[in-house]
Amino acid sequence: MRVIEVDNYDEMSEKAAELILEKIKENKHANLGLATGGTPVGTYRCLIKDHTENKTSYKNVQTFNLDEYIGIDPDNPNSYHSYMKANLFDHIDIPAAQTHIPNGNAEDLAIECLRYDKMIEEKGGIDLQLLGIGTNGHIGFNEPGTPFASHTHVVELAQSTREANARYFNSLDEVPTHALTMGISSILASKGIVLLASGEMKADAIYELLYGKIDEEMPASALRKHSNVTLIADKDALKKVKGQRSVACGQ
Ligand SMILES: N[C@@H]1[C@@H](O)[C@H](O)[C@@H](COP(=O)(O)O)O[C@@H]1O
Repeated sequence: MRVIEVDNYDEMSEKAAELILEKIKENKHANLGLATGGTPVGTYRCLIKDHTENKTSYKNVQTFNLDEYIGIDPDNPNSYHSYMKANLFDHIDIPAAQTHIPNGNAEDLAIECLRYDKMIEEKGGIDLQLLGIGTNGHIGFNEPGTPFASHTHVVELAQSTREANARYFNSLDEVPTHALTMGISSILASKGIVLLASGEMKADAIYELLYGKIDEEMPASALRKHSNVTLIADKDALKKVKGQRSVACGQ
C-alpha cells in the first residue's frame, strides 16, 4: 500500500482530486467508483473547481457509488443520490444516465444487488475507486464481520455507524437501519483504489488498517490484499503510526 502523508484535509482533497484527474486524462472513458460521507466532499470541491477553470470533461466518464440507504427516497436530502448531486454531479458535465448509485428503494433488493454488480462488470469494471473509512474500519457500508468474498448486498448498519451519520439527520431515529453496499469483493475488483482519511477520529482505524491483522472484523484490512491501493491521510489520521512508518505495510 502506498501511503501519502499530507498536512491536513485540504491537502488530502487536492491530492485525491489530482489522482482522479490523472485517471481521466489517461482515459476519458474512465469508470470512477465514488464514495460519500464528509471525507470526499473536499475532493469533489476540487474536481468542480478544476471543471470550472480547466474544463475537464466528464461527458464520457461513468461513476459508480458504493452505497445507498434503504427506505429513504432518492430526493430526500440525506440520500446518497441527493448528496452526489449536491456535491458533484450538478456542477460538472456528466450525463445523469452515466451516474450509477444502488437503488435502496428497489422492490426486490436481492435482484438490485445482482443487477448492480452485473452492470459494473458489463461496463468494464471500475478503474479508480475512491474510499473513506469508518471509525470501526468499515468501507462502503461493509461493517465488521462482513465476509471478504461479499458482493453488493443488504447490510444492517452498526449502531456506531448510525450514530456517526446522525449528524446529517434531525435525530438518530431518522437514520436508516439498513443500506445497500458494494461488497468487499466488489471493491477489491477495482483496478486502483484511493483511500482517504482525515482527522484524529480515524487514527485507530488507520493504525489497524496498516498494522493490524488482515481480518474480516476489520473490513478495510482487506485492502492489503490489493496491489494498487493509495492511502492519502493527514497527520492527525496518521498520529498512531508515527515511528512505525518504516515497517512494511503492504501485502
Ligand atoms: N457509507 C459511508 C462510508 O463510505 C464513509 O467512508 C464513512 C465515513 O464517513 P466520513 O467520511 O463522514 O467520516 O461513512 C459512511 O458510513
